[in-house]
Amino acid sequence: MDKRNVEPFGLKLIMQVYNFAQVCLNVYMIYGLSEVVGVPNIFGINKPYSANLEFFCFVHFLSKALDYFDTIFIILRKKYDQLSVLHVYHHASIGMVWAYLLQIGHANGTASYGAFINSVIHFIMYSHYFIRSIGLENPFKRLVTSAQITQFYSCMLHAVLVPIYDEIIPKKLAILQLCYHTTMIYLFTNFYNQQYKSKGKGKKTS
Ligand SMILES: CC(C)(COP(=O)(O)OP(=O)(O)OC[C@H]1O[C@@H](n2cnc3c(N)ncnc32)[C@H](O)[C@@H]1OP(=O)(O)O)[C@@H](O)C(=O)NCCC(=O)NCCSC(=O)CC(=O)O
Repeated sequence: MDKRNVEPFGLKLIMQVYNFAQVCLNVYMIYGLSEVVGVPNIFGINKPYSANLEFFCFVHFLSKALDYFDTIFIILRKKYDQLSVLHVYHHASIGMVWAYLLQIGHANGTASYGAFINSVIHFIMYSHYFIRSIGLENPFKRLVTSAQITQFYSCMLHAVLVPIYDEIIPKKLAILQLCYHTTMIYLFTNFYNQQYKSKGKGKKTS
């Protein structure tokens, strides 16, 4: 047997623990950030800044550093097809976006919606990865990707509504959000089409 194809047992266990820890961490962030969402104001427009929201946006920023373990696992497992443009771009950029918001003091109020919805989606995503890491297939994988894309569209809508209705956060930040999520929708739609629609199903994005 070719030793290079044998998964080190320790790594498999570490990935399972890591994915489970990510699920728990995202539940914690959903709980902490839930203050921003409500009915009918689902985006928390004009939500006053609070120490709680700033703290949880900071936790969310730190979680983006933790997410780098995904990349480390991919490299250690030599699963280079997973090291897509989408993966590298997203992991390299999203931490900087949150660092910038924290630095200018606007990782708060309605901006917390982005952290909230991403925590919900990452709860779903790491539940999926946990299932995969214990060696099971997830029959709902396609729905996981659809949920991720829906998240980006919701952030686009948020970015359109903020300059019109929000009187607290600087309007230029909505432009940043629009640009960022346009790139994410493009990359993820590409991934979706290659993964689920093309003849060669199972292919990865470049
Ligand atoms: C369903 C997806 C979540 C993942 O799809 P994939 O095709 O990449 O992955 P998959 O389900 O087929 O699993 C592939 C392999 O990853 C292993 N695996 C398990 N846990 C992992 C972890 N924490 N990090 C990296 N790999 C992991 C599985 O065991 C499996 O190994 P084996 O193949 O050996 O069995 C998809 O929607 C997606 O996000 N695709 C883009 C790829 C990506 O990098 N996504 C995360 C960052 S983007 C992001 O985070 C955006 C957002 O905010 O939503």
